[in-house]
Amino acid sequence: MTLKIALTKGRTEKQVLPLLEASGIDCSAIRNKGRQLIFNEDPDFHFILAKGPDVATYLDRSAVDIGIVGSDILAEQQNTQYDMLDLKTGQCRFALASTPDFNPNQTKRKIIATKYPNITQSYFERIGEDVEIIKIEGSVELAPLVGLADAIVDLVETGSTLRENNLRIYTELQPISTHLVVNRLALKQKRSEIFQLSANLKRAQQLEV
Ligand SMILES: Nc1ncnc2c1ncn2[C@@H]1O[C@H](COP(=O)(O)OP(=O)(O)OP(=O)(O)O)[C@@H](O)[C@H]1O
Ligand SMILES: O=P(O)(O)OC[C@H]1O[C@H](OP(=O)(O)OP(=O)(O)O)[C@H](O)[C@@H]1O
Repeated sequence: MTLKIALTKGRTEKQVLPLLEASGIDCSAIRNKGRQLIFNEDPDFHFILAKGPDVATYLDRSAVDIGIVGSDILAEQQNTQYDMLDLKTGQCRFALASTPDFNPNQTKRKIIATKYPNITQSYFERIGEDVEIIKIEGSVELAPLVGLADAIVDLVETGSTLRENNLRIYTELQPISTHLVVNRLALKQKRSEIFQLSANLKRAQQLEV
């Protein structure tokens, strides 16, 4: 049976394609794509390219069997589908960051800017602190620099964005990577194909290290 896979386009796609190829999937059509979003040439694997937060929606609505998506997005959306495999690509981490003069022990209620309000809320609840969260869509690093927020919770990979904007990390939160997530109904209906794909990906991971 054909496996329908939603792949997060952009950064996640670029980082995961070598692993998909090493597992034996021909990704040349995806590599050479222009604006094409659906790839149905391979009878075993059909791919769609979607934005990360939408990958979970396609998965939850059974429009696809499998999603390839960052664990940041899965955590933010509190996704309940089966998280089958950590692909270990797209590795980065969440951090609380701000300007050098930020005082993490300030008595005034903190304002935190982030693209990830749920993750931020859970983190501050866990440490027992009540904060105000402002949702930002991107370039989150601007917020403490222009006085919109006291600090940010954002993804950090190389640290260049923080460094180049004179920001520093105060606390590291959870590590993030790209995951293979499976629709629970598909796991029953296409069990052998899905387990075969997962085994091939695991083998490819071992070849790559
Ligand atoms: N340095 C990084 N910054 C952000 N996301 C990263 C980084 N490294 C890996 N990732 C992963 O890549 C995903 C973001 O990739 P994607 O291309 O969808 O978003 P984007 O680069 O922010 O694009 P857009 O600006 O269109 O939202 C994240 O969900 C995360 O899992
Ligand atoms: O530690 P680094 O290697 O510098 O990577 C981290 C940066 O990359 C991401 O931004 P992205 O490029 O996705 O742009 P955005 O701010 O518009 O989301 C993330 O939000 C950080 O800003």
